[in-house]
Amino acid sequence: MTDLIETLVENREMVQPNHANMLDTAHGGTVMKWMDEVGAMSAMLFAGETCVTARVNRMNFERPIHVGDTAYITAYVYDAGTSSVKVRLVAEREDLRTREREMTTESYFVYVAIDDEKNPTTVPELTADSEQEAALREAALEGDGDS
Ligand SMILES: CCCCCCCCCCCCCCCC(=O)SCCNC(=O)CCNC(=O)[C@H](O)C(C)(C)COP(=O)(O)OP(=O)(O)OC[C@H]1O[C@@H](n2cnc3c(N)ncnc32)[C@H](O)[C@@H]1OP(=O)(O)O
Repeated sequence: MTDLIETLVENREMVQPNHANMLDTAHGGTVMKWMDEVGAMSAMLFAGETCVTARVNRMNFERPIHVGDTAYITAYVYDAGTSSVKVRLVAEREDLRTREREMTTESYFVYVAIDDEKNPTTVPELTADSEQEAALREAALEGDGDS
């Protein structure tokens, strides 16, 4: 068993000119890559195995992230099957000078745990017993569109 809270990963990326599109905001593909990496770390903390990305659901770019801001990315596992792991991902734009953050991007990734032969392998059960964990799980299940 793995507690949901043990899978929580928060990471910052500084948005620099080499990450930008012609609008001086972070390129969507770059934001997606950062989210994929943070999500994979969360999935692997949960599974205790290498995890590969199998699916990206509901990738919503609601606001841009400007050059000079940081992208603050949060990931946690909210559901799991036999070998599949569902991770909620949220990116926020953050002004480090004021610490103000605003949600920009949300998505739901599915990873699959694989063994040394690169075949799917079983993952532990997810537990979400605390009030905080239950709230995080509920928010993800409401948002992922599968429920
Ligand atoms: C790479 C690791 C680096 C490690 C270093 C650590 C550093 C950490 C940070 C770095 C982070 C990098 C982050 C980037 C991570 C990539 O870039 S990974 C590269 C991109 N992804 C790939 O190349 C994956 C390609 N696909 C595959 O290899 C195979 O399709 C898979 C995903 C292993 C599945 O194999 P399969 O034999 O088709 O699986 P199958 O038996 O049919 O189903 C197994 C399970 O997968 C689920 N599944 C299969 N396909 C799908 C799908 N498309 N959608 C949803 N679920 C699916 C099934 O529902 C089933 O679920 P369970 O019932 O077991 O829960």
